[in-house]
Parts: sequence; structure tokens; C-alpha cells
Amino acid sequence: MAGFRDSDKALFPIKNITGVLQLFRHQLENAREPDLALLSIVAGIIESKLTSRSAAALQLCEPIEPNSLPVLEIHDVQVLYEKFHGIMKSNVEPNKSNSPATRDLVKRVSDVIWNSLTRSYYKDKAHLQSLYSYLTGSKLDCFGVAFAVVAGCQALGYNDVHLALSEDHAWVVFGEHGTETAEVTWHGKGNEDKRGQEIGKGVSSRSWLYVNNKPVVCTRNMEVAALVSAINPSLNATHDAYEVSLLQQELLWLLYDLGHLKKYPMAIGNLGDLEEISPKEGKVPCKTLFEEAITSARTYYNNQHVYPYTYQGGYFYRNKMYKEAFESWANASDVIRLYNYSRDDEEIYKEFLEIANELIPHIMKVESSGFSASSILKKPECFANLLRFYDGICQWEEGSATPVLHIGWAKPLVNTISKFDSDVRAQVNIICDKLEEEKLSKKNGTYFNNNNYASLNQTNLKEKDLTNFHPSIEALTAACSEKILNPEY
Ligand SMILES: CC1(C)CN=C(N2CCN(c3ncnc4sc(C(F)(F)C(F)(F)F)cc34)CC2)S1
Repeated sequence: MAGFRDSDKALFPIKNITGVLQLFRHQLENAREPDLALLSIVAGIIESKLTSRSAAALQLCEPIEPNSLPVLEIHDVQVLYEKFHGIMKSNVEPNKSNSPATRDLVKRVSDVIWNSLTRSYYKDKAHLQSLYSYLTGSKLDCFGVAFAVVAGCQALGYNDVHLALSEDHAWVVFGEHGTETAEVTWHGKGNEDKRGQEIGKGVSSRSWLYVNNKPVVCTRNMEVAALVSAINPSLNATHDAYEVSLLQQELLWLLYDLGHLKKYPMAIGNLGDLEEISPKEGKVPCKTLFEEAITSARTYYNNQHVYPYTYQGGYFYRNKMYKEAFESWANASDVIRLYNYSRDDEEIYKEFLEIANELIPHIMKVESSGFSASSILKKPECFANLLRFYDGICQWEEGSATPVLHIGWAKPLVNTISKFDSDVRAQVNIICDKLEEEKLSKKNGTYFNNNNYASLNQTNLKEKDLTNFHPSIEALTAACSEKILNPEY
């Protein structure tokens, strides 16, 4: 059983980040499992005190001395901790027989959280992810509801209930073998919640939202990593509270060093983003962290996750490493091409739209102003990776009920491709080869003869080979070469 033990209480009052690290380390290193309610309340109190309006005003006039936090008294935590246990135990039978949870139990706990939330509030607001928000404001975001259900089940003694995470949704696994699944929260706007139902076996299972049934299934320690990842340092739209950001970074390093991020690509990516902003002495550099997140996704999740590549691509882009950014984004596109686009996939659609219609056009603009020989416009592998990027999006659309591409995609696409001279394009050899069918068999298990390119080498481009790209790529590339061949076109 977890719980608020005397050895935890001895660490209070907590006056600085070191104190918080000691509490988390104590919870993570002790034989028994970390207490999710305790840690979520502590993280939530600190985040609230340092990002509330009064804190913002205070920060702007007199910056508090570094590494200091508002003093965290044990009483503040205990009141909320007992309140959470009280809500759970007065509504749901604790697990006296130490048996695995049932679907009814999971649904009951989800209903207790769900029915105690404020009727209507802005769900996308910041700082609604922790039990502090739930217990003091009766507000939770979609991740927060799922987390609260798992914390509630832990408080009731159901230690088989764990958090399952895709790249844009959260649910729970439970049962003797941890193989039962249940929706416990909502997703997106205007969608009826599916709480209590098992995770889709139908069309939704081929959408990115459910990552082809390769979610991050958390252990208790990984659930601590999820609550730490969900810490939100934002003070307002433009500023972060420095102490909260530093606390999150230190807690992620603690979890990383204990090995609890190994199977959690997004948490490694979050740490990479924080390290890029302020690198910590003696730690692996952020570039390595982004590579480790990709390795983790390839190793544990059959390379079905997109975000590890967009974390890395974003890093290369911000650091003007454009050739490398194109490769990361093409790799991201190779992941999405195997999915069907569905209405639940807006988040990743927006991600690809921003890359295609904002980031890549920006790169082409800054690159085409200079004429250096090292320009990416002279590099065939850049052209090749761009084609791979666009082709993946086209294939994503193929066979999907919802279209992806529209005219808004075409102009930036044509502008981009036509920035490469024909002599550069001619160095891209698109080998149209039948790839291992199980790798690219895209839909409902049957095999498609995928004539797709296996590798991109720099030998002569054979125009006829282009016919194996998605028709829209072929049409656009033809249009480009037409444009290039006949400038008045
Ligand atoms: C490359 C990026 C655009 C930069 N940040 C990204 N994040 C920020 C952090 N983030 C996350 N970081 C850690 N864990 C989780 S679990 C999760 C979720 F499944 F969607 C949930 F639970 F529904 F919110 C999201 C998420 C979501 C993805 S992707």
C-alpha cells in the first residue's frame, strides 16, 4: 500500500526544490509504490502558488531568490490528501480482498470523478491536470481525469489499474493480466465520451489517436513521470515561472536517472526541450535525448509514434539544422502514412500542417535568399526527404474516410519543390521497390502491393519511376518540372 508515511512527513516543511526532489526520491526509491495522490497534490500546490496571478505580479516586481519556493506545510497537503481519500472511500468499496479491479469498479471511480467536476468550464485552460486542481477547483482536463481515476484506484487498493497513454489521449488498463482496457475520460471537443467502453477494435483502432494499439502502459513510477510531464510552468501566454520549469526539469532528471523514462518517449522529449533551454551540467545533451526518445519508440512501440520525430525536427529547425530537420519530418511522415486519418486526429493533423505550411516555407525563404553552395537547395537528399515527407501525408490520406489534403497544402508544396533545380532533382533516384508487405500493409490485415520507394540514392532520376508516388505527388512534381522547363508556365 502506498500512503503518506511518517518518513514522508519528516521531510516537511518543504522550502525549496531540493526538498521536493527528496520527497519524490523517497517515494520512488522505497519498496512500496509511490503515492500518486500525494505527489500530484504536492506538484499541484507548488505549480499553483508559483503561476497564479499574484505570483505573476510578485515575479515581475521582485524576483524571489533562486531555488526558493513558497513554504509547503504538511497541513496544506494532509487536508487535501484526506479529502481525496474521503471522496473515494465514501463512494466506492475499498479493495479488501486484494482482487483485481473490474470494469464496473473502474467505471464507478470514473463516475465519482466525472460527477464531481464543475458543470462547465474551459477544458483547455492550463493548470487543470493535478489533484490539487480537482480538490480545490473541481476542474480537471482530459489527462487529469484519467490520472485522477488511476490515483483513486490506488487509494482504494486496486493496484492493477494503470494509466495508458497515446500521443493525444489517455485511458486505463486493468485486470489480472493488465490486458483489460477502459475509456475513463473524454477526448477532443464535441465528442460524446466513451467512458466504460473498451478501447476501440473498430475503425478508431487504425487512427493515430490509439497509436495502433501501442500505447505507453505505465507502471506506478511511469505514472509519476506522467504527472511530472504534465507540470505546466506557464505564467501566461508568453512567460514561464522559472522555478516551476526548473523543478520539472530536476524531477524529470531524477526519473531519467532511475530508469523510469526508458519506455516513455514523450517524457524524454519533454526533458530534451527543457535541456535545450537551459542545459544541466554533466547531463547528456538535448540532441542525445531526442535520439533516445526515437530509439525508445522504435524499440518498445514498433515505431508507431510520431512525436519523437517532431521533437527532434523542432530542435533541428530551431537550431537552423534544416537538412536534419527534413530527415526527422520525413521519418515522422513514414509513421503517419500507415494510419487512417480520422476526425479524432486533429492534433497530429495540425502538427503536419504547421510543418508543411509554416516551417518548411520559412526554411525555403531563408535558404533561397542566399546562394551558398552549402544551401539545402543544392542537396538532393533534402529534395528526397521532402518528397518522402509529402508522400507520407498523401498515403495517410489514402483509404481514409476523411480527406487530409486541400488546396491550401498544394501552393506551399509546389513552391517548395520548385525551389530545387532540375540538376539537383535529377540526382534523386527513386527506387520503386516492393517493400516488406507486413511493414506497409496498411489496412485491415490484407496485403497491398505497395510499390513504394525503398531508398533514395543519388543516381539519375528516371521520370517513369515517379509514377509510384501517390498521384498527387506525381502531378505536383510534373507541374514543377513543367514550371521549371517553361518558366513562362
Ligand atoms: C513535439 C511536440 C509538438 C512537443 N510537445 C509535445 N507534447 C508535449 C507533451 N505531451 C505529453 N507529454 C508527456 N506525456 C503525455 S500523455 C499525453 C496525452 F496522452 F496526450 C494525454 F494524456 F492525453 F494528455 C500527452 C503527453 C504531449 C506532446 S509533442
